[in-house]
This record gives sequence, structure tokens and C-alpha cells, in this order.
Amino acid sequence: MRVIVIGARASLLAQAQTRWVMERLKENWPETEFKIRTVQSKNASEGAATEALRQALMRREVDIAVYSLKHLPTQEQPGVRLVAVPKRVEPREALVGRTAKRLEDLPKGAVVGVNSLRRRAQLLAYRPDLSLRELEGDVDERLTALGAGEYDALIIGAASLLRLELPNRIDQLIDPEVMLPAPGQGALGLEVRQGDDWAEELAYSLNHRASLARVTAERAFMRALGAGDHCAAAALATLEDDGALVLEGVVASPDGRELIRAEIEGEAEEAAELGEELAQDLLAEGARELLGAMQAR
Ligand SMILES: NCc1[nH]cc(CCC(=O)O)c1CC(=O)O
Repeated sequence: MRVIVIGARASLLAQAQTRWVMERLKENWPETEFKIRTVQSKNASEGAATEALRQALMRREVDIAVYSLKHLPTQEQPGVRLVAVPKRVEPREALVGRTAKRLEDLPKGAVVGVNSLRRRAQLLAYRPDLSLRELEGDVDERLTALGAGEYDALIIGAASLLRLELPNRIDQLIDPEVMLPAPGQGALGLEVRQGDDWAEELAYSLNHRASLARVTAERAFMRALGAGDHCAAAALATLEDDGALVLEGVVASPDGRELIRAEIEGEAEEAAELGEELAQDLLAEGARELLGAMQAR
């Protein structure tokens, strides 16, 4: 019988995510044998690691690739299909502090570690007095740097701390009014090869419709903006009790001085259209110039 190979990136976070996926798949498909294969990449960047995993999928070295959805490009890739978004965990950003435990309690000039332009720009818009420093490495390495006193606080995706079973490290969940997360943050994406119907059926069993609707809106927003992972653009969709989908999006200048933010509400079935419409609204309000300035950098 065919053994289904689940592909994971090498980081501790990716390993935790992939074990979680394998456990859920085993519950749903007790007759099927699964195993995890770790795909290394030469270059340590998120983009390179994601691409290496995709290549392994296309070369048939793995059958189901597990990604942090926020690292997966919004452009479709021929030959592979994103077939499932499992139930999303916390999408918000977390503050991990060394002394102060809340963003508003950080003293003027406090050194905060951030690893993306989207976090940098939004944080500077809220607290221009902070001293932001580039944060490198995997989540575990970042926590070590904090412990060593290199930073007063870090901004990290809360989901990563939850998946690493470090919930106590979350000192504050940052209000999305202050900072919107990366599109897809807190969600996983499962990709299979086009035409591999069996792998697709297995993976699709983990799909969570509400989570898929939310990330579809967020990713459509990014795609329509023409913005990539390096851009100061962020979005978060939520579902109301009555089923309506609310999508909030922001585009900022790298220094946080200019920030354009808007929201849109509609039917969850029209998630992609809502994302596109919100992007068009922001582009018309000046986001094109902000993003253009970043691309020229
Ligand atoms: N770069 C690693 C990574 N991949 C996904 C998340 C966030 C958690 C998630 O989206 O599941 C993180 C940590 C971070 O960005 O701070």
C-alpha cells in the first residue's frame, strides 16, 4: 500500500506544524500509513525554504507539503494545488517582553526586535519613539537573543509560540487595530501535486471552510495589491456570527509615517472578490505610491 510522505521544512516550528498535521491525518485515515520527510534548503530564508519544499513535492519526494500559509506566494504554481487550509489558530501578533510586558508600557527608546517590514512600519506608526532592530533566525533563536538581553521585546506571530507549546511566552496579543498580521498568519496550507487525487482527498479532509474563507480574502487582497512578503501590507479577515466576512487591510510606508487602512464587509462566499475590492480601494487612496516607493528601494 502506498505510504503518504508529508513534507516539512527543517525549523522546529515547521516540525511541530507537520506533526500536528500527521496526527490529524492519522485520525481521519487510520488505514493509511504516513511518514514525515524533512526538506532542507541551502539558503535559510523563508522564501527559499518554501520553494525547496515545493520542488520536493514536484519531484515526488513528498506527497503533501505543509507550509505556514503566510510564507506561501499568492501566485498559483503550475503542477501543484493548495487543497486544504486546516483550522487556523491565533492570527494576531504577540509581544514577548523581557521587562515590560505590554507595548504601551515599553519605555521610550526600548529596543524591539522585528523581522519584517510589515511589523516595522505598523509598529513605528504606533510608537515612533521605539528603536527597532532587525531580528534574525527561527523563533527559538529569537527567544534566545531576547534572553541574552539583545532586545527589550520581540514581536512574533502568536501562532508560532502556541505551536511550539510556549503559550506562556505570549505577554500580550497585539490589538489588530494597532498591528494587522501577515495574510494567512496562524494558518497552514497543504499542497499536493496536480492529479494526485488520493493525496488530495487525504489532505482535503483537514480543510476548515471558515479558515479557508478568511485566508482567501487576505491572500486575494495581497495578490491584487501586487504586494509580496517584503511589503508593508497586512490584512486580517474575521467571520461574524451571522456569517459575514470582515476584511481589514493596511499598506504603510516603511517608516510608518504614512499608513492607509480600510475595511470591507460582505459574504464569506465572495472572499476573493472582497479582497480584490479592498485592494482596489487602497490603491486608489494612495497605496500604489507607497508600494511603488518600496519596490524602488
Ligand atoms: N518565520 C517563521 C514563522 N512562520 C510562521 C510564523 C507565525 C505563525 C504562523 O503563521 O503559523 C512564524 C513566526 C513569526 O513570523 O514570527
